[in-house]
Amino acid sequence: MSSWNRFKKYYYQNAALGLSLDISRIPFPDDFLASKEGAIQKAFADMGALEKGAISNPDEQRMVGHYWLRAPQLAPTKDLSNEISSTLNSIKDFAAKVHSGAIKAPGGAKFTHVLVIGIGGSALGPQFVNHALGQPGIDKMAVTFFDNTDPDGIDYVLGTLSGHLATTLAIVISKSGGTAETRNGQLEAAAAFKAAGLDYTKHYVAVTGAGSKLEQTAIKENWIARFPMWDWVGGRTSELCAVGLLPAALQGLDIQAMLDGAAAIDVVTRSTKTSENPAALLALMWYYATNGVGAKDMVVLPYKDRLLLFSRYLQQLVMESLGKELDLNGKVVNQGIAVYGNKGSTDQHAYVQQLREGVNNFFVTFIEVLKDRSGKSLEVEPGITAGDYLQGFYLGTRDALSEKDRSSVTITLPDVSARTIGILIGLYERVVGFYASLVGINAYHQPGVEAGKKAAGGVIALKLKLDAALKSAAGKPQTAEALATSVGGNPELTFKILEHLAANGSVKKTPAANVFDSTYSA
Ligand SMILES: O=P(O)(O)OC[C@H]1O[C@](O)(CO)[C@@H](O)[C@@H]1O
Repeated sequence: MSSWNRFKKYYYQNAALGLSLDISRIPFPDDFLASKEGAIQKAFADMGALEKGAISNPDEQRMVGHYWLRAPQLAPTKDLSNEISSTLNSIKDFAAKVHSGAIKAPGGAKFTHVLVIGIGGSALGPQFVNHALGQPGIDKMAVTFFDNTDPDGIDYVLGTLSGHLATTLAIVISKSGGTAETRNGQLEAAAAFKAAGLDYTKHYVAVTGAGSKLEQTAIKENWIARFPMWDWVGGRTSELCAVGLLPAALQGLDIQAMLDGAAAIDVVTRSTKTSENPAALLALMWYYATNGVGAKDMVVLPYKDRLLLFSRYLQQLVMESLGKELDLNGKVVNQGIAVYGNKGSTDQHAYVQQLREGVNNFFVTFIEVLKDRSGKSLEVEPGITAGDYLQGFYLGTRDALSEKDRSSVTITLPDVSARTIGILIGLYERVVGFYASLVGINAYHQPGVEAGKKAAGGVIALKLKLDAALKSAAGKPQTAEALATSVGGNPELTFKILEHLAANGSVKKTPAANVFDSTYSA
């Protein structure tokens, strides 16, 4: 079959959504879709049960309800429907009051800036949407983020808020309410408010789960407002609950259009007719391209600057959902699909060299956006605009990769708008769910992230022991090994901690010819 005929055969377009999907450049044989029909029907059934409120996250014994956020009437109980709707109303109401000045900064001025403090799913969606849809200088409020526990990163963001803290609203977002990085950001921001002579509690809002530590603090300190985060919404699928909607509404973005876009793609991706279901087609392409075992990585290449952060957002959505040691039967499978990417054509001048000529261990997801900009474009050459070049580079790169048997899919969108961002989010949430069914894993838990958190706790405990040992040694210089022995700690960790303390002036290091003979004292 010619590539044009194959393109026509496998081109999916939904004119009402403005969404197209080209899967023709994944080299699956013509009988592949039929051979997986039973498996994808099972995925549809799993998804149907999930949407009806089944315990689809068995390890945590939780329902998985992110699809109800944009269709509250589909939630399994009236109480849940009401809670979703009333939370949405209170988000809109809160944002309107902040914009009008009915809720204002303690000095009496309107709030002008938003500082979001969160990490992982409590930051990636809001950051993606902020960058995709924001119009700096025009937005109702400027939104910035603390998404780490890096002191210098915190100072950088505080620097951008310099002179604006008095009118900054800080939203602390944490589903669990116990995430260390977020707690640290909360304390660092509070210290910055205090240093500026401001009462931070009059600037703080919480988005968190009922009964969490964060909620308790917000209640005790009487923060301005609290919004719920439900246990049936996972962090990586939380963009369309208060986590993402509150910052977006404050920024002045059309959150209803985002919800409507997600609701519209949900309707389409509930179809049990595979050829009419773009999420099913994509999940099947992931399966084919990766052999159902993550054999290839997913390179996400949007040809649109506004979608720059989509690959980071997808990285968590896909890798935290699919990267699992065990399948649902407890068998070791070490599943997952690695995701990375940035944007085209920028990446053509970076890593695309390897994509075409190096190891063939990936498939590309191109995202094409038809609308170049609002308004007319300059001709950079007679009859040619910068946008023509952007499309040329996308089509050229796609062909250059195909020539070398590098697989790709393309998603085409009419524009980057609140509605199409909702469509993208909804589309990929469902692809991940279908793919998880195809490979038989729980997409909705993340047991693997606990190990690192636990180990970090051990490092903090060891640091405190070392502080005490250095103090009681009253200035006596000691090697890392000697100090490790004295506190019963791991010598390598001790060495690393001491080097960090020395670099920050908290201990005195006396270097030696052999680095491990260096000594440290209080
Ligand atoms: O919203 P929380 O509870 O602070 O969690 C932040 C992120 O941390 C994780 O739990 C992983 O550690 C993610 O799943 C989550 O999005």
